[in-house]
Amino acid sequence: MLPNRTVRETKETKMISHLNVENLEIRYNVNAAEPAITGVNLEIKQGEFVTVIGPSGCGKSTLLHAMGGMLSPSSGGIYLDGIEMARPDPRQAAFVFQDYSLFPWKKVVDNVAMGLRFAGEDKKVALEKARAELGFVGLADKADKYPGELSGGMQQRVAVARALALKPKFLLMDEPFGALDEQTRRSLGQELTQILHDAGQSVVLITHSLEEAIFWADRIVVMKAGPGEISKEIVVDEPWPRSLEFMTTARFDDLRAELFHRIQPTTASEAK
Ligand SMILES: Nc1ncnc2c1ncn2[C@@H]1O[C@H](COP(=O)(O)OP(=O)(O)OP(=O)(O)O)[C@@H](O)[C@H]1O
Repeated sequence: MLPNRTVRETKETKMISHLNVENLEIRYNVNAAEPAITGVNLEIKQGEFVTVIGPSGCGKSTLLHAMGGMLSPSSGGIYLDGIEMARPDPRQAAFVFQDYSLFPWKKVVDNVAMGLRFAGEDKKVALEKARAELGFVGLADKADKYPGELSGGMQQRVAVARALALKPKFLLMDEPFGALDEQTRRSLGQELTQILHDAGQSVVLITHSLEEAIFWADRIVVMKAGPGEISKEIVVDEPWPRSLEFMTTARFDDLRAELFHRIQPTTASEAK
């Protein structure tokens, strides 16, 4: 699938990082009848893949933005290795969004180098690292193209390379494949899970797709609305690397059925 991909060395994990969400509540408006999310407790450790799924408006993006230091807690807090995440820091937690957020007038390599430049990296070093990161996601030969010359799936890989270039402890992905067709979404998902596992990368992925929520997860966090809370955590103990065949197994079907019922707001299982 990615014949020319260069494999980055697995991160040294002298100390395993932990991202802790503690009794988190976020209110966008002090006069609102209920908070966007409340009572959220979650621990994610380095190297873990966690997916978040739930009905529209249950607070998935709110939770992710708070985890990346983009929203201030109304109460509770987010802690990375015990230190409060008070502001965004892409070296700690980097975002990948659905719309790629690439600058069309800049070459692919310059898009990837940009975050490094903002972080104070020397231009030559930033460009070298950007090319290495593009090799890592299988796009070495696209470095001097413009984003508009690439497919949607490739553009999203560029966005991932840009986020990874800063070597973040946690990669926070908000519905990153929502704009892609189903087949691309699946194959890119399989490629990226392998790439990110090779790197020992920790990932939090928000998705509306039941398949993606299962395929990407060591652990699935199910949320419910009104107000947004975690209703269930489900461990997916399928070994890595995972092939698309996993999606054809009875275990996968069982998980899909469980998730389907849990994210229907009116089902009895949701309340358990
Ligand atoms: N900037 C904002 N100002 C005020 N309220 C907001 C803001 N952003 C989100 N909300 C509200 O917070 C709640 C949670 O929204 P959020 O976008 O986190 O949910 P979500 O689960 O990610 O939704 P979706 O799946 O539709 O993207 C919703 O009631 C939403 O209207």
